[in-house]
Amino acid sequence: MADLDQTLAVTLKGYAWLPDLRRRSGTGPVRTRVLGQPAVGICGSEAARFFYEPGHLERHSALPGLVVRTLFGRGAVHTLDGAAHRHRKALFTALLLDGDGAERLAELAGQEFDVAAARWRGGPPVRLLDESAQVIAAAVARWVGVPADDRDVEVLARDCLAMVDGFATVGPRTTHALLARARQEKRLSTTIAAVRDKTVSTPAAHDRTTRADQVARSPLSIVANHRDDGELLDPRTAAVELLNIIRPAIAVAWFVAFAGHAMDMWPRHQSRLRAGDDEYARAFAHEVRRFYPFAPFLGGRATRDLFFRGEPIPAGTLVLLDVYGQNHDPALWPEPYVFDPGRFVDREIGEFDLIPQGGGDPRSGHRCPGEKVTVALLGTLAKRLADLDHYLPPQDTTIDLSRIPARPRDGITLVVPEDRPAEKAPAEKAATEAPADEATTESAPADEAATESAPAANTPGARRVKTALSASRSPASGRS
Ligand code: HEM
Repeated sequence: MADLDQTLAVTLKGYAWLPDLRRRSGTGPVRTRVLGQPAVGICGSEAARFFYEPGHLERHSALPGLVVRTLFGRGAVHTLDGAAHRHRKALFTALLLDGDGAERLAELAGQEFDVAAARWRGGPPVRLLDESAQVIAAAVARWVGVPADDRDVEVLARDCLAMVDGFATVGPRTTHALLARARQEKRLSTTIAAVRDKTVSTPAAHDRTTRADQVARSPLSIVANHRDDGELLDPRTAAVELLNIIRPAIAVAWFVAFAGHAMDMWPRHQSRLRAGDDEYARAFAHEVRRFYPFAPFLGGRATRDLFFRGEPIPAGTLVLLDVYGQNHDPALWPEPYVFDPGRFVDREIGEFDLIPQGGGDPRSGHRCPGEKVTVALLGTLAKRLADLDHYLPPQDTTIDLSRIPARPRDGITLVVPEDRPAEKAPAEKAATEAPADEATTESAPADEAATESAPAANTPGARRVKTALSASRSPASGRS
């Protein structure tokens, strides 16, 4: 089976595809075919080290054109190799890893959340996924320095969600993604050109807290003036890279929706977040990134004949690193289907262990440079959400793992009542909030043991999640 082309199976099985294939083929690398090409699937810390070893793999020929056109943009850092990648990557690491950019962006997002929460209070139900995208879009536009009124922020949030939602499918979601990208690239290239001509003043007009001397150092102006090998980027490529900061920051809304799902499933984590411990918020953010599905796997092409665990990988083979499988590998994460932020309290995380955003050194390799931003944003917004009195009305919270990117089906719809209800114990809260309908029973844990297991209550929706989660168990576990 594995030597038949598996492209269709990927689209049908989603996150479970590669873990399932690996389990059926026993331990070690699994040989397969995708997109008409020979491929090998690997998983685990040793595999991640192999995947990120300098000189082993190249990216420019490995990324499917559709992913580049929807998610990353043409000429993006993701598609570069060697010296070209190093030069471009320096732009991102300077903006996202050095200095206090991540903390500042998270602070702005916290402010925007408070403004939005005041609007939600006493109003109709809101979708956490969409609303947190708006919150982050408003914050990231201020932080980056892109001129944006309320309407621009709304469109930016929607477009960035569409680009992420449409990267792994063919159909209407792809069309939305392509249109959204075209609109934002056009708008941002005009802004880049205006910054270079000094005809736009940024960001002072939109951020009362920004002093004039900070304008020159805004991420917008840094991207606009970045040079690769002494040459300014053409405005379109500069816009692509600006979007490669803005879009994934807004994509953190997916994790915020998952955080809402986790708090609903296991309310005691909400209580702990409320207690106000920053270390716990950070651990919670790591566990959301590990437990919930986002990137299913990563791909690179072997630049020469290689060996992994004694198995030959001929030059030109696609190498697929099983991200979802590794994040649920019991060799790394005991009881991987238990949502337990405690596993990250006081724990050093190995460079190749937790890989929802890639592995290795983000400065030299392709690892995501936005992890600091992701953890800061998610920790801040999860804590804000935990502090917000709200409840989930009847809805479908199912997470279908055959859909990439997966998300709670109704985006986690919240009601924020006008009056602050009296404090309730977590168990009571779950019982009170869980209506009798099938989908929401998934979020009504009956006892402590049930609350600590994967989304596996006795509902068809939850069973579907459970089936997919079970199907994805690592062969290394010795369990099925
Ligand atoms: C929702 C949260 C995020 C997820 C799941 C995520 C995931 C990833 C993954 C899987 C990669 C590819 C790693 C590889 O190819 O080896 C990546 C790369 C990248 N990410 Fe993120 N990311 C997130 C947030 C962010 C944020 C907040 C930013 C910036 C503000 C960002 C900017 C980038 C960039 C620029 C790259 C390309 C790196 C390179 O090719 O060298 N990401 N991300």
